[in-house]
Amino acid sequence: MSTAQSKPQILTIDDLEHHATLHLPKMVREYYNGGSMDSYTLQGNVHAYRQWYIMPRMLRDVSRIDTSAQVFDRKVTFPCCVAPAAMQKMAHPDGEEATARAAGAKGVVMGLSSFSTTSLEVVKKECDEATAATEGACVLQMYLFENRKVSEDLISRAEKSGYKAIVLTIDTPYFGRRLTELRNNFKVPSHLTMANFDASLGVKTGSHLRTEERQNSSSDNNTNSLPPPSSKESSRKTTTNPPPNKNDPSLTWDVIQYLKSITSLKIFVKGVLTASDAQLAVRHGADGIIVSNHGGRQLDCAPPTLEVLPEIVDVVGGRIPVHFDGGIRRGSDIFKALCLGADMCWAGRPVLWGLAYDGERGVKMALDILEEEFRACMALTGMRSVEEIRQYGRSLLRRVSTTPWDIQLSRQAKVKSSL
Ligand SMILES: Cc1cc2nc3c(=O)[nH]c(=O)nc-3n(C[C@H](O)[C@H](O)[C@H](O)COP(=O)(O)O)c2cc1C
Ligand SMILES: CCCCC(=O)C(=O)O
Repeated sequence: MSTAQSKPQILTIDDLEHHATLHLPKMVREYYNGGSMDSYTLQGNVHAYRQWYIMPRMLRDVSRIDTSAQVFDRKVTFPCCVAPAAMQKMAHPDGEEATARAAGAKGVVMGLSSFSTTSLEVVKKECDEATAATEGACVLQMYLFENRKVSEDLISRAEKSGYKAIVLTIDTPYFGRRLTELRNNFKVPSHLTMANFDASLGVKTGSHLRTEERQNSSSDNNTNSLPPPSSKESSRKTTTNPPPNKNDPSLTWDVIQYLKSITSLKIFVKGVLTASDAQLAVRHGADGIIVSNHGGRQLDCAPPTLEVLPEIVDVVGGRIPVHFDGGIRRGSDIFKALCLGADMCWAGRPVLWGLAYDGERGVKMALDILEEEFRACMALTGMRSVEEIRQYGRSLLRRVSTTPWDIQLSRQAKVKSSL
């Protein structure tokens, strides 16, 4: 974390990543940054944006740029939501409360992971207080557990608290094999709780979510120590309450109708990667989909999300919103996803890095950077509104036939072969 004396210059999300993760304990850093298996999908997500040139239009009076967009019946500041990410108090003691305040103040939507270290009620309250002058809002991400009562309780609490939608994550019948987590023997620190779950429900603890033994916390060393509990909630709790560990693996597409039968909230499904599944989502009544490979944390070798976005947009044909996440690190990444037909983007790790860097202020920095870069990209391409980006769509992009990366490799190959 920065000090007043030695404030690094943070201009990009990469800067934020660098300075945030420099000081995070190894176990947390690798949990946040990591992917599954060889991390091909994780790297592919980020690399995919380099496969597209942006074709700018000139002399179009860009003296007024409107970055705002519509999502979940709200007018948000720019087309980027905060992707649900679990256990944010590992990044910063203020955890999800800080993220909610920053997202609310910025006027964007926060996706709260049901595996949060702050209860959904507290998060909503923080968000509401910050949204006095904006239309920021909250949606709740969840898995559907074998014990349906756990999920039904969560949904009813989300309804009562004023969440705008349920995001059902469908790519997690199993946890991806995250080798760093296995190597680090990843455990949820004992001072943190899965604040949305009540231990009395008797739900199973997954091996993935083992909780650190309390007596071990004093043996933390520099590489594995975690931010101390400081917030209202974590200091109040004395026991941990283990949550269920994954989606009910027997789920099928009927789950959408089931959810719609128990709630009037919108149901978005997160984790669609094929045109066929997008079609099924529409047929089964989803209110929207999120094209996502879980930030490369589930099936490794799944395609980069940007790669499959156009075929999914085509098959959906505007019947329901198509949201998108994966590898967004620049405003131009958001721009490219919109050109390829996404209605809305979500950013995961950039927000976590902001949180780790400086709590609420750091999350705000991450969102400000993405918005400012997106605005610059709009102005430099002659696009004055998000609607215009949609209209011009794919005509604003050209596929790169030889990437600088390939050129680099072929140069290296030539040098090698000439030795
Ligand atoms: C540390 C971490 C925790 C995550 N936790 C959840 C979660 O609880 N539920 C979920 O649906 N997705 C979760 N995700 C996936 C994100 O919602 C999102 O799909 C992904 O981070 C997007 O990729 P990006 O990080 O490259 O932006 C998590 C991602 C990370 C990095
Ligand atoms: C620990 C609960 C699941 C979090 C998650 O979805 C992820 O780590 O990617």
